[in-house]
Amino acid sequence: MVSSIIPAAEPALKLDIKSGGPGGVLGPMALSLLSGETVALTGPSGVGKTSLLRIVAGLDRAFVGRCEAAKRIAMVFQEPVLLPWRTALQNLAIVARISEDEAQGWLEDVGLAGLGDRFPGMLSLGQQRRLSLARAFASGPDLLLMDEPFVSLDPALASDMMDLFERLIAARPCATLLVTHVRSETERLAGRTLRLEGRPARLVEDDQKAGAYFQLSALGVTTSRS
Ligand SMILES: Nc1ncnc2c1ncn2[C@@H]1O[C@H](COP(=O)(O)OP(=O)(O)OP(=O)(O)O)[C@@H](O)[C@H]1O
Repeated sequence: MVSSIIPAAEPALKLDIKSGGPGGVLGPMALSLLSGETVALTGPSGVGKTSLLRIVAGLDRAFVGRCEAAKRIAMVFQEPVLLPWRTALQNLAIVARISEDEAQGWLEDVGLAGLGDRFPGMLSLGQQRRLSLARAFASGPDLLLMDEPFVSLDPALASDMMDLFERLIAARPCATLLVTHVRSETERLAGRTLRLEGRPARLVEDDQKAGAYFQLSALGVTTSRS
């Protein structure tokens, strides 16, 4: 029996699955995320981290179990998924459903002032990542899912991006599930770190930083299909 302390506040995510992902790559696992906490998710390549994010995001419904997630979810992918035929300003305004004035404010806030009329292909990877992060926060998410958002950046740029993330989340707290392979990112950004391992994959606690709200169990299996 795995003991757990149930968070007092309503979680932004309550996941309790028996199996899921391509070929049933994910095994029984349960996970809760509280509003305002950042949880890192690590594990070897191919173990199922992205598959888990896809279930949480509602992009993959072919799993056995239950996933209750906050309504407002934003995703930040490895590659900034921007609309190539829209300007930076339009990418913000259209996708986050904000006015162009608000979008202009966001561009300034994330260091992209003056670049609003550029198309994504005219921005550097770092600038595209800033835009992608701004867009995610501008949509006012309760739950933010990030899939290796700082990968392939040089260390200084990755650090700048983490500065930006810390500033944005301090101003607009939400629950965040951050997939990363980089320990310095987990140590800097996450309150606790979980690791996916094995096949089918299980969630295990990765380090000693687990807080009082840690809730993880391989016992929480349900039979309903979401
Ligand atoms: N569309 C797909 N069709 C079939 N199998 C897939 C598909 N996408 C992923 N897989 C397989 O599912 C498994 C889990 O993939 P997933 O992308 O979730 O792993 P990951 O932990 O995110 O890996 P990485 O760290 O390399 O991004 C892998 O074995 C992968 O080959």
